[in-house]
Amino acid sequence: MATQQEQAYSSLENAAMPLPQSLKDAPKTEKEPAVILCIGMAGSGKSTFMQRLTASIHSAKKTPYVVNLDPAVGKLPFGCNIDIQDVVNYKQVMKQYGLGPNGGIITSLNLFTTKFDQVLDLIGKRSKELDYVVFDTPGQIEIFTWSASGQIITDTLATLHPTVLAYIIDTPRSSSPATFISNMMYALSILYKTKLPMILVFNKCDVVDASFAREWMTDFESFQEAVRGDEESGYMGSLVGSMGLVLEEFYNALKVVSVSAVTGAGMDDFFTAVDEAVSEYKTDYRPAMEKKIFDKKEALKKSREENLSKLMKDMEVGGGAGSKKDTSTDDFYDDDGADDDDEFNVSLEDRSTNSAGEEASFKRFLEKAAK
Ligand SMILES: Nc1nc2c(ncn2[C@@H]2O[C@H](COP(=O)(O)OP(=O)(O)OP(=O)(O)O)[C@@H](O)[C@H]2O)c(=O)[nH]1
Repeated sequence: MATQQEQAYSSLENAAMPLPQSLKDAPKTEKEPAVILCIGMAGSGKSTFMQRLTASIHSAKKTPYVVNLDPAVGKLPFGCNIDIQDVVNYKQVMKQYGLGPNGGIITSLNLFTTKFDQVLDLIGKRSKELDYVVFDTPGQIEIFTWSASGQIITDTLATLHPTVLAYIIDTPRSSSPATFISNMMYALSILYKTKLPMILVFNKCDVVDASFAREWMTDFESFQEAVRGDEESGYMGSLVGSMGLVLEEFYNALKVVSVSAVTGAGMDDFFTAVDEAVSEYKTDYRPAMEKKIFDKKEALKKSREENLSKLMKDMEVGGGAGSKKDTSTDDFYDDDGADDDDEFNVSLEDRSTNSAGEEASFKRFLEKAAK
């Protein structure tokens, strides 16, 4: 039976639309693992949630593939297939580039992202047997709002697999309207930057129930009332109040679940939300992405043809030696898709089959980077 991906391809082909080469080359798997990217502020409970998530996947007799993108997490509380810490030592990055902890983490991720294609290859090799690919990320969520590495990671993953963002929120720390709104603004920026389906995961519900947040998201008056009664908001009150109004439409685009990573409460709801988000990806995101890639390729082709005909004209005018030569675009453009830049040719290894020595691996990485 044809997979969703194959059906999507054939519907494009049936529409007599040439298929973009990059999509033709994408692995067509029987089973498509869903990618879950866990994003959230420092201390929101991402790593604890990852631990709960992988445990729940295993107990449902499904197969996860786990990737850690947080270079500063130290000892991981969950089993992991690919760990950025095996490749980049963020303390040495800080030293080498004269950076503080935040800069060190972001730069480490940027360095790692230069070889993200290897991560995709490792996932691709096992994708037939996988149900979920889950990513832990650093608490520096600006990575996903303005950094290039965040965009490369989300874009490349979403090109190949149904990808869902799980935005983890520290519920007890979001119980004031001002902190709640600032958290929502971050989530909004990430949503609009990536355009991927997003699940708001109100974590730590064993400490504070998230019903207040659901109410604020569905009943504007109740949020306004909370703002009026909140001394912390102070002079910010009117700004926070108007933000609440602006965000109403954004709330409609989200799935909301409350969980406790510690007790495991709410995980069933989370997986239901993931299923819904995957369907949303397939009906909304993937067709839009395929059209975007197609349009980009067409624009590139057009500009190449224009440049070529300009060049041919110039050669004719100048009577250049090659003016009569049959020249195709292939002679001017290296279009074999191969990566000619071998500067950072670092080989990532799947920890489940081989765990590289961190020091040696990082030394290798820096040596290649310095070339
Ligand atoms: N009560 C309770 N505590 C939690 C829950 N989830 C996480 N925590 C606690 O919150 C703290 C932060 O959790 P982490 O999982 O390290 O959070 P993180 O988002 O990965 O933090 P960074 O690595 O700094 O970005 C720890 O003390 C956890 O034990 C939860 O569901 N309930």
